[in-house]
Amino acid sequence: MTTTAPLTLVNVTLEYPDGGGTTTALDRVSLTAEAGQLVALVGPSGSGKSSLLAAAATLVRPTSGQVIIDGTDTMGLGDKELTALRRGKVGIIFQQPNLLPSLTAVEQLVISDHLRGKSAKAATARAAELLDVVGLSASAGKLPHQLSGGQRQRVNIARALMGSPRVLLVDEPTAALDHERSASIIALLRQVTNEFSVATVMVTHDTEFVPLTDVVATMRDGKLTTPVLAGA
Ligand SMILES: Nc1ncnc2c1ncn2[C@@H]1O[C@H](COP(=O)(O)OP(=O)(O)OP(=O)(O)O)[C@@H](O)[C@H]1O
Repeated sequence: MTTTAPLTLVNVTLEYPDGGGTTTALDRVSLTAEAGQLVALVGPSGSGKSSLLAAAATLVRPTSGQVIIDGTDTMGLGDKELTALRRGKVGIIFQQPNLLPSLTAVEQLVISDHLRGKSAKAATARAAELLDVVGLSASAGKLPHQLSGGQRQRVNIARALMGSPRVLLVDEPTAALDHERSASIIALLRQVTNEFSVATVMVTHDTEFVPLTDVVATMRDGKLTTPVLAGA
């Protein structure tokens, strides 16, 4: 199958060993996320949302099906090739911004680019640009404990964008934030999805923010119901 969408899942099934048997976390899930599209992934606890993100991030290998990232079917790739593809194409934003406590905001971003073999000069320029996008230019020199929870999540988002990913995978970005900060984080994800033309899939419990997304995909018992347009 050929596709130009940044992210396509085709009939993805993921089974975990469970005692003598198996638990089916994903049951023939198909999903496409286009460039500039923000997809909300909702559903009850245990329905498979984190498993879908992990499969899309190529952090777990599905039992069957295809995970296609920017036209590359990842199922045939070895571990090294997968790591390279992930570094180049996928940004991952976890619930808790796992920032390094001794590094300033700008250093958190620069160090992530070292792993990609970029020069320190280019990385520093890119980091400054992205901190400006997320509204943190004035806090570039601050350590994580000197930042608010919302600001730490902004650093996390900027860091995920350092490698110019095609796909952004976001797990409950507002879980630790109050209402006002949650709204501004979702608005920022909306903005960067458009500005950088990434395909963003975001797990959320906050259905009130669904109007800011393009598509709502609902998981139930490992199955994805047909994605619908937000507001439809
Ligand atoms: N590493 C694992 N080993 C065995 N079973 C697992 C593993 N990870 C998840 N599961 C099972 O897979 C199913 C889907 O779990 P998953 O974490 O994807 O759900 P979720 O929708 O993200 O839940 P929540 O909203 O509570 O985070 C559940 O039945 C869970 O118990």
